[in-house]
Amino acid sequence: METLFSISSNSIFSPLQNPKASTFSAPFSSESKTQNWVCLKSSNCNDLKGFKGLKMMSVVKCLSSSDEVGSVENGVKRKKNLAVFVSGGGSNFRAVHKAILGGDVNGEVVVLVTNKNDCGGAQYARENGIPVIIFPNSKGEPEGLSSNNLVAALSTYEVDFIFLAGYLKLIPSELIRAYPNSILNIHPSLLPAFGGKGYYGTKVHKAVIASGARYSGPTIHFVDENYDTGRILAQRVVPVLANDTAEELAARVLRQEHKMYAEVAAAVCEERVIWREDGVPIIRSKANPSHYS
Ligand SMILES: Nc1nc2c(c(=O)[nH]1)N[C@@H](CN(C=O)c1ccc(C(=O)N[C@@H](CCC(=O)O)C(=O)O)cc1)CN2
Ligand SMILES: NCC(=O)N[C@@H]1O[C@H](COP(=O)([O-])[O-])[C@@H](O)[C@H]1O
Repeated sequence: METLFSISSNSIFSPLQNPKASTFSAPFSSESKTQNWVCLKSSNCNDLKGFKGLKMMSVVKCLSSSDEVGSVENGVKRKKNLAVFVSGGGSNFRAVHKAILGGDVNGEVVVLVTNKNDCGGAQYARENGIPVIIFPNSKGEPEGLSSNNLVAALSTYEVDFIFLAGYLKLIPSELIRAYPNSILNIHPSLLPAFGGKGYYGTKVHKAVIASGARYSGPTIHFVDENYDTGRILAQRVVPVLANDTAEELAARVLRQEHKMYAEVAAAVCEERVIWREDGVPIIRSKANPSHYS
């Protein structure tokens, strides 16, 4: 069981449990780096001093250099195993998968989960040799899995993170408990606005236009027990034009979704997501480790 220690300026450690790798950590200190240990810390903790007043947490993992551990194997970061959930065409899934194939995301989509066996996302997965699981079990999909069987199935694929990408069913608490702070969703509005039950697909964009909002854009957030109420990780903004149709706005937002999900997937797989003490997740820039967004 991987334990991620988070530290604040008063060095109070609070464990963040992550059900995956077999790492264990030593208390953070600059002395943590010895011949047997490689201490991986978020860039340079000194960089966090810029966040005065916000006790920043730095995720510190001190890893045995001899065993296969959560994120490092013989000095090379292990690819993260990803499960992607879709219900429709899967353009976000394809965007993340193409970013993986292009070498921009250090991950692998090991399984595709859908509630619609014949959707475009499932067809793309089969064409690319990615196993497809049906969830949940329903009248329309009698071969679908139950929640507990889905958790077991994802465990056999050694899934590290789950990305929801146009998945239209409520993720059950069994899955959320099994993957704490490890399930992300993309929503086509600037949450918390225009989110929640009933807000999906074109319905979202119609509501945005009808509201008179001048800006919209996608949100990627961590998933909790309710629709669209989890911690926001990333957003992008697009203009809403006076004569926009819902379809035109949807297309403008979707283009940003594809770019943003690929960037977030890269950050997740490179362990560049850091949790502030106030519980807000932020992403450390790859290009400039002292920059966060
Ligand atoms: N536990 C969670 N599950 C899911 C979340 C979440 O944040 N927490 N996000 C959704 C995705 N989503 C918005 O981003 C969303 C999807 C669907 C609905 C909705 O109202 N669905 C309808 C059924 C639609 C259908 O079956 O065609 C409903 O529940 O009545 C709202 C928001 C994925 N799961
Ligand atoms: N509330 C959930 C929701 O509306 N999700 C939205 O469904 C679309 C899926 O497109 P895709 O299948 O082509 O990725 C995307 O726009 C995504 O933000």
